[in-house]
Amino acid sequence: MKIFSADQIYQADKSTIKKEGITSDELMERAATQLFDWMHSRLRGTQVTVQLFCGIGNNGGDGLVLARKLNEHGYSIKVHVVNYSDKRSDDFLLNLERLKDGKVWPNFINEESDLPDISPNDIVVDAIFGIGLNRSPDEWVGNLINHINASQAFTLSVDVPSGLPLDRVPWEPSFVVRASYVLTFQLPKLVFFLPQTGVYVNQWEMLDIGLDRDYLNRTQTHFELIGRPEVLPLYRPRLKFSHKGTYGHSLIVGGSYGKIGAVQLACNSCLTVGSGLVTAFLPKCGYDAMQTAVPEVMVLTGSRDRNISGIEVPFEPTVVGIGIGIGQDDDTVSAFGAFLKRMGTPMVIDADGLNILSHKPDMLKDVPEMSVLTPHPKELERLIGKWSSDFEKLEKAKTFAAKYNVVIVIKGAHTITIYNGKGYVNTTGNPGMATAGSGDVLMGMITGLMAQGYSSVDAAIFGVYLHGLAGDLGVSTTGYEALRASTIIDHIGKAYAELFRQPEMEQNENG
Ligand SMILES: NC(=O)C1=CN([C@@H]2O[C@H](COP(=O)(O)OP(=O)(O)OC[C@H]3O[C@@H](n4cnc5c(N)ncnc54)[C@H](OP(=O)(O)O)[C@@H]3O)[C@@H](O)[C@H]2O)[C@@H](O)CC1
Ligand SMILES: Nc1ncnc2c1ncn2[C@@H]1O[C@H](COP(=O)(O)OP(=O)(O)O)[C@@H](O)[C@H]1O
Ligand SMILES: [K+]
Repeated sequence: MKIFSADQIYQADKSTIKKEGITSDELMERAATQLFDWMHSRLRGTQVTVQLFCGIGNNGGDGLVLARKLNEHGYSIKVHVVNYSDKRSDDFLLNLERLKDGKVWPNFINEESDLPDISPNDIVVDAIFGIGLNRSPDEWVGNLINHINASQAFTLSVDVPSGLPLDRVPWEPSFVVRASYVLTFQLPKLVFFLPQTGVYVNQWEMLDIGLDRDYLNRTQTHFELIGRPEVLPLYRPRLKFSHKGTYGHSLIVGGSYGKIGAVQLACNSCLTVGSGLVTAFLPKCGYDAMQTAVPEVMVLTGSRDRNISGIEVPFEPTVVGIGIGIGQDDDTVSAFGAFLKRMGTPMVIDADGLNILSHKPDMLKDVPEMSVLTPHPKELERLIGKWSSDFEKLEKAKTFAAKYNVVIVIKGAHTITIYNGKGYVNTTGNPGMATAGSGDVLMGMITGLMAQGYSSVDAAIFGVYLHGLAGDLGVSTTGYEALRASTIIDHIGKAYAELFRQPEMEQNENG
């Protein structure tokens, strides 16, 4: 699903109005009716006080329409107009009149007003600012937002949490509503998925308001949200007359004394995701442990006992996964450098492989094109330098990926795969996966997918999604704390099956 910018959303808005021959207030009515239906289906007339805070633009207009509908259905409401500007939108004014026609008289809040009492048992509707926010809220509006945040009332934000801009980090972090739930119109917003801005969004849901499909289909975006519909077409089915050679030979290079487990995890996940053959290349100290832990894997060792040196393999691997647990010993660094120079096929580079590249940027020119780099945020910082915000981080990663023609997988709660100027935002995974070795598992999975013929970008997008899904399935048996990296591997098979599970409704429909 595409992630549109605020400007593009305004265009979608215009295009819908023109195409359907409707007025903008009709579109507002449609949007707010969705809000009302969502609330009404959950509250079913419950006697709770709903306090609506409405700005003076169209986000506020949505809030006023919702207030009118709640009032018509007998809910107890208090409407506050947050009077932060004289430039009231036409549809705000129209709906203010309609609300007054229904004998609801809003309380106007301005700089001098006392802040209204909010009980923790109230429901707050936050319709102060929407996607039109383009500067910091004034201090008194920020104080009101703080007051809402301090109330502990359930806070439902309309479209976006007020105070959260769509294309940058907030000017003043405390001047942003911390939403309990965000009902956003039709399209996901990038800020919901970034560490610095996602914290204002606890849970969110999209409400379809029937924006012009043609416009949405034909418009290119810089980001895409990756869910099941996006990954299913990437899947490469197993063929009946295939053999293990069909699915590639992966080489996993890694490990040092005390860090052989990382290679075990990566080889295990590489096999489990479907690589035809897997060979591990390790220092000698890892030989016995590796052969015992994963019998399906072939094992080669270098000449040294505790570290990797001279990486020589007597076959042409389809793909190489390299870097986990290798450390930065001088011999290892030169073996890594020589190996990069020699190999032309794309690799998956992780962990110390990335750290070596950060310390020896000269080696970057030898990284095969279309390789996949899988940094966590600290490794990314070493590679591309510090950033001042998540937005700058994404731009710098895009520039780096373009310069070296590589795919960058920025790991995190919402892992973002960067390639060719575009970012693919993952939707699976959970905090249970913040545990030792889960990155090694991901590295093995992406390698194993490339071995089977997935392109580098597809392997990254598909692998990240499947890894998160396996983690989500795993967590249902272990809970967050007890989830271990090996639990993720144990659930790769179920994750594949889950991809193809028919939703229950479809199953019923099909008898
Ligand atoms: N297709 C859709 O998605 C649909 C969208 N709809 C709804 O419209 C919402 C967007 O409405 P909106 O354009 O009127 O902007 P909104 O956020 O209400 O702000 C109002 C104005 O405030 C101003 N301003 C900005 N920052 C400021 C500040 N710090 N302090 C003071 N003033 C500030 C700025 O005007 P300026 O002063 O810059 O001229 C801005 O224009 C959207 O989120 C959704 O809820 C639906 O109704 C229908 C379908
Ligand atoms: N809070 C979280 N929610 C979802 N996924 C997470 C979370 N924390 C970590 N992960 C995932 O777990 C993996 C951690 O990788 P990494 O930091 O390299 O771990 P390690 O080095 O221990 O293997 C990444 O794929 C990341 O996306
Ligand atoms: K809002």
